[in-house]
Amino acid sequence: MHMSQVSVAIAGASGYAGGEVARLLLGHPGVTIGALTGASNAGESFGRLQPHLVPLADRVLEPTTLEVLSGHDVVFLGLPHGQSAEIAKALPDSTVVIDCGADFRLTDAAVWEKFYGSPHAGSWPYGLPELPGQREALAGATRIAVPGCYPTISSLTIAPALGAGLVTPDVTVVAASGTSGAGKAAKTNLLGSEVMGNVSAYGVGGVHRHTPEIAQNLRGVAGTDVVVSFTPLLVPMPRGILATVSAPLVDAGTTAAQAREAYAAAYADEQFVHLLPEGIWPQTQSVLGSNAVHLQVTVDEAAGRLVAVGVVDNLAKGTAGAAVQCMNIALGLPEATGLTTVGLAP
Ligand SMILES: NC(=O)C1=CN([C@@H]2O[C@H](COP(=O)(O)OP(=O)(O)OC[C@H]3O[C@@H](n4cnc5c(N)ncnc54)[C@H](OP(=O)(O)O)[C@@H]3O)[C@@H](O)[C@H]2O)C=CC1
Ligand SMILES: CC(=O)N[C@@H](CCC(=O)OP(=O)(O)O)C(=O)O
Repeated sequence: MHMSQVSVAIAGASGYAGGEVARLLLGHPGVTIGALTGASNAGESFGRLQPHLVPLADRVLEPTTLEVLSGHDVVFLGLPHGQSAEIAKALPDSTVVIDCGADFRLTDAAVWEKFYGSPHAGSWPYGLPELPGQREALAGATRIAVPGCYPTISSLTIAPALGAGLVTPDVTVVAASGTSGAGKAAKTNLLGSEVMGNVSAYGVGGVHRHTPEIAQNLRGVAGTDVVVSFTPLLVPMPRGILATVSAPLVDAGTTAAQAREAYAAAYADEQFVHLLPEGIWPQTQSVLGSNAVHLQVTVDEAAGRLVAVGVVDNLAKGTAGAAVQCMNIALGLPEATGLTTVGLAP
């Protein structure tokens, strides 16, 4: 599909994910932003809700109804889990629907029900084009499931090692996230007094709902079931995730240089995935606001493990940036339109 100007609606525009989609689309030359919708804030001035989005300050947040969302070429959904399926089913098949939520990410209904405790809505093409085979499925797609933020960075950080057969399918992920990952609505545990000057673990012991999503992605790369031990940490910063991912080496003689070669080869054609110079380790501030993923990899000889570190902005490439990238692929636009690899420093 090629069009001169694509009309876009954003459901959940008062939230973090929807707000970030709006921020990115304001820099997208091929898009006209139509309806901006929400729930409890419907009727409120957008300039009060998202004051950083100055060009949209005069807009009013509309209710999230089929009537309001209909008539756009593309609809982004930044809604709580479980709210996407009904709206998506009611929208015409020709409308490109891009869901930032989890509803359509998992292919296995039993796994969905175990981790989300609700009936499985189905599965859509998965919006992580840098994984083998995914980009092809996104071209021309009219329904796209944007990955979770932890699965994005965890999967990209270890995929080359699994794909090249350097490690066994037994992956450990420890990932620290900024607080925006929990959404704007989250209040419990996120008040300043409990987050500032504090790091805490949660969802420990394989119970976090992103564990099966990471395993699903890695199974696609390794061609075999992959055991994933995932521990998320909450750290006192607004944005960003740093994931440390390790796995046992198949051959204890594998060198750090060989590991780097595998990563360089895997992402040679990927404009958003950047292997840092040797010895430079990823830091979250370098990817803030950008669609880039920064990676570094080495070998821990004594432990017999490959260790890789990756960073992503959870709201950008971790959600809204991926959503815009996927829209570009679906519509046949240049993949990086409206997106940048330039971060912030200091
Ligand atoms: N934050 C992140 O890093 C990531 C988030 N996501 C996903 O994106 C989605 C949105 O998350 P996030 O932006 O963080 O959440 P927020 O809490 O920041 O925003 C939620 C949005 O949904 C609206 N909303 C709430 N309830 C309803 C409802 N019943 N029907 C319609 N709209 C409703 C809210 O409107 P109002 O404010 O008017 O009440 C608000 O616009 C979630 O599914 C989340 O999993 C995905 C990846 C990462
Ligand atoms: C820090 C924090 O709370 N992060 C969120 C994940 C955010 C995300 O990507 O989630 P979805 O799967 O909901 O889209 C969490 O652990 O639940």
